[in-house]
Amino acid sequence: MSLHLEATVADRDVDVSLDIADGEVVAILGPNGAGKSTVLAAIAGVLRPDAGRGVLGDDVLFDIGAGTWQPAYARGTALLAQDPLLFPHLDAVDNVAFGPRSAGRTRAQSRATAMTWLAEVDAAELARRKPSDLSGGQAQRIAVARALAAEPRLLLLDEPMAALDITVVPAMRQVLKRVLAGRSAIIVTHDVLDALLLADRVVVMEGGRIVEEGPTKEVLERPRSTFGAGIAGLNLMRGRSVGTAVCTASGSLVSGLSDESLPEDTDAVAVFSPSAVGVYVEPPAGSPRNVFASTIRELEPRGAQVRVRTDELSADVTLPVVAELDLVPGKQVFLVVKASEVTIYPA
Ligand SMILES: Nc1ncnc2c1ncn2[C@@H]1O[C@H](COP(=O)(O)OP(=O)(O)OP(=O)(O)O)[C@@H](O)[C@H]1O
Repeated sequence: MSLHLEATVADRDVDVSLDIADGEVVAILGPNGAGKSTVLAAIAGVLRPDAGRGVLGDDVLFDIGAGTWQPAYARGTALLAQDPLLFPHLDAVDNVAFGPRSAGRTRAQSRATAMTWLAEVDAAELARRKPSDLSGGQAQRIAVARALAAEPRLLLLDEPMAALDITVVPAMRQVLKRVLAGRSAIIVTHDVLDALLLADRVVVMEGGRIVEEGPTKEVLERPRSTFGAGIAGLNLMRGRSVGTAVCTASGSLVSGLSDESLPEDTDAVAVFSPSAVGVYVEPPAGSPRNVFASTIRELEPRGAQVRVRTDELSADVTLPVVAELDLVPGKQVFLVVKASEVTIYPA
């Protein structure tokens, strides 16, 4: 079911406008404190925004201006968090049967529905187990079944795999992929793989605002936000367009190639891969290339390569280069990238 949301939560400095199409799975990515969980809480009805409205299908979930507020239980949304929050005294099948039972089904009908959903999440054999006898991954699968058994019109998943042992995450991802197909759902995640495998579209939040959104593949290929570039493993420099270059706020001019028309003096980004960046300890003389004086913040081993991070940029170099140039945190270096390696497009 489609969702239209506008919500302002003043004391958390969150202000968003978001639309989800019927049957669409949207991933919300963003750094800690960006406001991702706040958005889910506003939709689920566990947090009252200061302003805005939410409409699910034709149903007004809330309209603060008009004084409309549907309580959480009446919204037809299901919120699944990191913690499965199963009822400890009920076994798995009764946990899952809880939704249908509350909706007025008979005990037998509710159990039959619950068994169907348990099978759907590969947990039929766990039906008689109490939550205390389940592993984290098993409990989370039961929680997914419980959420689905309530037949939500919109499923809200808040980092559903964050608390799981890394070894069970791939299986859980497969279960989610299967049950999310064709559903309207929002998944908050830190893992770009979830966005790639589970979502049709990704929304990136930073500082309580949506800073970019689009098909996941497109955002990863052509990020427009710093966070988007970070998850795509790319460098991004933001500024104003000057010909086929970007002039940053600090006055650096980044030359590149532009494959779409770029109006003069508009917001633009210059994006390039860390593997295209060379590291020098002396400024390269007479070079037509982009040169940025920077200080090394950290060195991160990545297989045969080492990622050299400065405040703004990253460069991938080999181990012998690190040794030869004596690269250490705090050292002043010059990062160099050819214009032909830099893509420039509107921000
Ligand atoms: N219960 C709360 N009371 C007051 N402020 C809160 C509360 N929960 C979160 N905040 C604040 O609201 C802002 C958004 O937080 P939110 O939890 O929505 O972000 P998030 O993107 O989900 O972060 P994370 O990835 O760390 O879960 C942050 O500034 C946070 O400190």
